[in-house]
Amino acid sequence: MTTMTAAPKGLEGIIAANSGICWIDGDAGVLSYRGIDIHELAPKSTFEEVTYLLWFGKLPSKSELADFAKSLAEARSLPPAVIEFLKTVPKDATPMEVLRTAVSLLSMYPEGNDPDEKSVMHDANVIKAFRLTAQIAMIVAAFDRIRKGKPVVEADKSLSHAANFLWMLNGEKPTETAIRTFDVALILHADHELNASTFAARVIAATLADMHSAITGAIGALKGPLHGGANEATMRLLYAIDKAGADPVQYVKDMLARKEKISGFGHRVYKTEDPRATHLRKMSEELSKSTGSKWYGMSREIELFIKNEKKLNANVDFYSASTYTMLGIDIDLFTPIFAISRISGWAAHVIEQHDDNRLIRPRADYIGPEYPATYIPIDQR
Ligand SMILES: CC(=O)SCCNC(=O)CCNC(=O)[C@H](O)C(C)(C)COP(=O)(O)OP(=O)(O)OC[C@H]1O[C@@H](n2cnc3c(N)ncnc32)[C@H](O)[C@@H]1OP(=O)(O)O
Ligand SMILES: O=C([O-])CC(=O)C(=O)O
Repeated sequence: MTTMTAAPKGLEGIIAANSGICWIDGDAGVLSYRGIDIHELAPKSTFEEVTYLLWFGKLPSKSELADFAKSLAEARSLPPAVIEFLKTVPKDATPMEVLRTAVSLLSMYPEGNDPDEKSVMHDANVIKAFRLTAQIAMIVAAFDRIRKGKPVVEADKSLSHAANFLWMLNGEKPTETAIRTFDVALILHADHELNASTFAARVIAATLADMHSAITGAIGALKGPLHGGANEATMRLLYAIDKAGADPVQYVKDMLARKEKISGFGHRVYKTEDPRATHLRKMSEELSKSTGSKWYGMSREIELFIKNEKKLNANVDFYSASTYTMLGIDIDLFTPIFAISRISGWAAHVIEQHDDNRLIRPRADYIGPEYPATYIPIDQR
């Protein structure tokens, strides 16, 4: 029996694809989309511009950006069957479960300009990318309204992607601070190379399954607390500390003593500060100054302690938790919001995979019973 070289657990350090979308230097704490540093993009760009960059591989001209933003806004429509579905889900359904199922449902309701919903051709994929990017944000906002017994707010096609989401969520015009904070959060979460959900999307796409299948799978992968679900888990931790009236440092110290992980810390690739956390920390701090909220201060105390004690850095999920809370967003919408942004990266990766496809099918290092094992008939066992 031949055995193979053992794979590193969790495929750590394995190069599993060629990609021209996102480059990360985990030791230096560098993240770039199509070579452009996230520290350039976060303060200067918009979600629309970054999505254009991810999908088309270059920065748009003024007119290209205007056309792109218009097409994205025009894609703001949901099939009535999806709205019906949002109205009939079980009372305790979570927004992330609802989003996953609604995206799957969307594949059965193609709209006007897509000739073939199952096509994996480049142009069909780009049309689907526009639609899914517009629709994922709408689904999250519409479901939140429905579960709160409020009417669904019509999309406003004159607003940016970030502003329209806040508008559809709250039914009131968002402040400039809220729009910009949310837009920057969307920029920061847009892509991250072969993270678990993107890898899942590429594996699905590589079977020549359609984009909706790949994105449905990606949402399932994002949901877990080791990945996108960590932003929600971080806020639950902050609430638990607050509810207990505990000292934040002592609380996490006790967790570490019980060998529990602290959500929002650590990263498979970054060995230094996650560059996205730098921006989210700053936004959380600024919001805490204007709102007088305690969440930034509590987060900072925990961060300094964990850094000192465990040499672990805050990741993208740590300060997004307090930032979203200070924007008045419900905790179980945090991971769906991650998906609202990450759809741009997922779509870019599905397009890249389909454009130059080969089935992704690795091997396992077999560690089971020695071959040939004996088959014992059932009446002799
Ligand atoms: C968008 C994103 O997906 S960002 C990541 C979001 N996830 C989280 O924030 C969850 C908390 N963090 C973690 O679980 C991990 O750091 C991960 C999943 C992000 C990375 O995992 P891996 O690279 O597999 O590292 P692994 O889990 O093996 O940890 C290595 C060591 O650091 C410790 N460690 C890592 N993260 C943490 C943490 N958040 N709290 C406490 N200890 C930690 C582990 O216990 C382990 O210690 P040991 O060697 O003594 O057993
Ligand atoms: O890259 C990863 O493993 C996780 C991550 O930070 C992301 O998906 O944004």
